[in-house]
Amino acid sequence: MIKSAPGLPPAATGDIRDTVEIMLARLRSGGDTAARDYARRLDGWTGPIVTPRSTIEAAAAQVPSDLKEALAYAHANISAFARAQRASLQDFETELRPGLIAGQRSIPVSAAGCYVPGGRYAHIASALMTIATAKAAGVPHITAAAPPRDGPGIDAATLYAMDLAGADTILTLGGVQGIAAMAFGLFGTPAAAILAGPGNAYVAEAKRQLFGPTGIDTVAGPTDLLIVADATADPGLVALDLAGQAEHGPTSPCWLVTDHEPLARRVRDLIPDTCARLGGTNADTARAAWDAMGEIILCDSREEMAQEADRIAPEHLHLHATALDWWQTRLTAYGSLFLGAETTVAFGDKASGPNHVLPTSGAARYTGGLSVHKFLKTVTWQRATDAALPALARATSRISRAEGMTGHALSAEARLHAHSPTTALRA
Ligand SMILES: NC(=O)c1ccc[n+]([C@@H]2O[C@H](COP(=O)([O-])OP(=O)(O)OC[C@H]3O[C@@H](n4cnc5c(N)ncnc54)[C@H](O)[C@@H]3O)[C@@H](O)[C@H]2O)c1
Ligand SMILES: [Zn+2]
Repeated sequence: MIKSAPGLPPAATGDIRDTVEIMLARLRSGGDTAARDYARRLDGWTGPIVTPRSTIEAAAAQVPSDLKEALAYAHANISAFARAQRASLQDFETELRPGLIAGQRSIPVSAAGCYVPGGRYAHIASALMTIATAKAAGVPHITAAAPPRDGPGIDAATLYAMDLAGADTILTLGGVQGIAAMAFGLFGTPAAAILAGPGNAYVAEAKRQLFGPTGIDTVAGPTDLLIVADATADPGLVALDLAGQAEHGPTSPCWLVTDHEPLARRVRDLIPDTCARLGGTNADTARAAWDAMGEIILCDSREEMAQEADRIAPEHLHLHATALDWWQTRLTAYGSLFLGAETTVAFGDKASGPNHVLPTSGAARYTGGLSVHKFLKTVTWQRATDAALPALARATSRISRAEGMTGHALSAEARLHAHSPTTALRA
């Protein structure tokens, strides 16, 4: 190991936890009035909360046509990928025994809430990722919320993307009040069954506290990237991909895993100048992220590199390596995999299609990222006809009596007698 730094995400501090708890309680009881009050106090916003069509149209007029074209390109890819996911989920019906029929069905949630963060960068692509995916899942009402920026409200391009992706209602409301408005169904919106989308520590904590009665996509920590590079990798491109993702924030971990020591040294030496190429505060952020969170892990073999990648379970896993088929089969823990030096995580972040809302902080050990599945409930159903009844009722009755559950046994046994409820009752 050439350089090491801890890679753990910052957990919500007690302060943030308490603040969010108090805010959610106030929002639950105070509704729209409390939300307006927070919008004014925290974001200086006194304009309309439900974004009027005229504002959306005015924003669209401000978005340059080349950016509109790029967003249309990205939106088409993200939607097509999400629709393919939806098509891969087949409802089914199966006869388990003669007369015993059961099935599975995917039903979209009745309403979803998609949060689009504000902040240092305009998270235009995030709007497409959450809203277009909910749309492809077939969610009948999508509420989206984003914090106001200066002046007219939500950033114009972000607002344009939210509308393009298919948001039914757009709330100019950030942070905890935005999340709560969607979850509680404020401002005339249907209460969201699931909340999706990234955000700052207040947003993440609000989602965490609401989880249970409301579903959530994930509790996102800082974004992370692991690059696996072999002797064939171009050190300049590896350094650029590492620095590029480090611009997300100073707490974003990035790892280079390699079995080629000259490459490790070359990349390490190139990083400072590569970060500087980002310019301004982006350069400072990337450099700070690399200095605090960057790590180069030197391995002896391809298999050891794969084990390191699986152990870390990164959000983004990028292979600058040969034998891509071997890697694709071997690797088992990542949010999204980028195969080969021709592609890059930036493609996935903005435009290529697979979702960019992905598990961070090692959560890729147990889950993948945002997909249509998060907006769908996979439910089951069953029916039984005469042919199935004797065996099914007998098995149920015996198990129930062994458990001491007489009521269950009686319900089962009643099905053994004729079909009419009265006969069953007399038996
Ligand atoms: N993991 C991902 O895929 C991904 C993608 C995009 C953005 N992000 C994250 O989104 C975040 C954007 O952060 P942001 O803060 O700029 O925007 P945000 O939209 O997440 O939060 C802004 C809101 O925070 C609230 N807030 C700020 N200070 C507060 C306080 N002291 N008390 C209560 N509420 C307060 C305000 O209401 C404001 O509207 C970043 O952390 C970024 O890393 C993550
Ligand atoms: Zn990124």
